[in-house]
Amino acid sequence: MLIKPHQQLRGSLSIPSDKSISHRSVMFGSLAKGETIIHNFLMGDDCLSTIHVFRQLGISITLEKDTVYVKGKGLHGLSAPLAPLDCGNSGTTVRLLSGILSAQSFSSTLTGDASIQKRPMARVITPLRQMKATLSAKEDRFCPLHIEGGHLEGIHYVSPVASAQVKSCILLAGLYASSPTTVTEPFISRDHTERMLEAFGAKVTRLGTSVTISPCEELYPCEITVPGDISSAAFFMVAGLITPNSDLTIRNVGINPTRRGILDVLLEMGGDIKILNERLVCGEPVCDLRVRTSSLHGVTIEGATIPTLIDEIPVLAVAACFAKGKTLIKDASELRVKECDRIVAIHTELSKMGGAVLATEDGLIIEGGKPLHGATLETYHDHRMAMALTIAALNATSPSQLLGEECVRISFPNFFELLAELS
Ligand SMILES: O=C(O)C1=C[C@@H](OP(=O)(O)O)[C@@H](O)[C@H](O)C1
Ligand SMILES: C=C(OP(=O)(O)O)C(=O)O
Repeated sequence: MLIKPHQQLRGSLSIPSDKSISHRSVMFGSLAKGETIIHNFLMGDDCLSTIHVFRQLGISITLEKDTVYVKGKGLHGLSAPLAPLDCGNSGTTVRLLSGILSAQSFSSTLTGDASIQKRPMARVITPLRQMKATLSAKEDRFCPLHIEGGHLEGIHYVSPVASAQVKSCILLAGLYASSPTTVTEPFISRDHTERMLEAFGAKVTRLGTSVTISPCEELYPCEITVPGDISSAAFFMVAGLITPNSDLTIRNVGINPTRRGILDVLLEMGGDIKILNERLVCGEPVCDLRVRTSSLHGVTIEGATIPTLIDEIPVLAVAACFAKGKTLIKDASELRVKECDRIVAIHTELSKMGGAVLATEDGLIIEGGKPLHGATLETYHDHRMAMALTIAALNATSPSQLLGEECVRISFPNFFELLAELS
């Protein structure tokens, strides 16, 4: 795809629905007894993988425009799949499912595309084995992941990583355990599982960075409206800030405190962003954002902030290239185990454009203010890289060629159409 530099982005847009919340709504709906109705579901490839897998597990799921009807069969209502469960490109699907499937009365195999088969699974295998689950994996750490379902015991797991996927996997297994299960994280990761499981009737208690779940008899169906995804909004937030003469209103953005790091950091960088119409949608805080062209300055991002903006770091690195001074990103080694090694990908591609970007073991150092020029850019089949590089290319001094842009359909199928409408 050829991307030519743009002069301005103006108008208003609704961004796609939240990927994390969409996944969980299908999963928990399948485990509840009765019909769960999900409005504004994200029809991106990752969430469609979750639907596909639950259909393989015997759940009837129907789609009507952006509404999904899930006929849940209860905590013990899933049936043995006839083939391996293909989770596509979705780490969330594999890891959350591994917790649920460890407690079933049948065996199953989880797998996915080439990228999924390289992502670390020891992080869920280790705690699930402590709960007495029986699992095996390629080299004991990669998909395909084979699970012999059975009886589980509650544990207190102190996780070495702040990962909502690890936490959610253990909490979901904990629904079925013979005693309460606690997960303690180094920093709080996104809490959609805790919020939504409570709405479905589970007993969840939180203390500091710990969450405890009680064994559960039954989950009750819900009607859910999924808010817009701040991780998708981030591309337009940065685009609006760095593209000259821009004025964008981004409607229906989820600003859950465990997800809004990108908003707070862009404000700290000097971004002109107004938070409008704050409201609650299905227990999740939501707002509209008005974003105008701004002069940004560099910042340091580390520690507890990292899990609140982990998926937004590729586009934050683009913002940093257009900011005055140095931006330091530390404690973000998790970026190395996403759809690709995002530290290598950001460093390689932004350097090709003339950006002053250094990769460190656990992050990036970016000296902003050097104009970016066009280049032939690789997406690494990573949706977030494709969209972040598009925003960089729009603001380069010459056209760029983006290779493999179709991966945006993982989380943001109409990304290029929306961008074209605003330019
Ligand atoms: O739980 C979730 O929905 C997610 C958690 C994060 O991953 P980790 O749990 O690996 O940090 C995030 O990067 C991913 O896009 C979605
Ligand atoms: C890392 C991501 O998702 P997942 O882990 O579900 O593949 C992402 O969407 O950036």
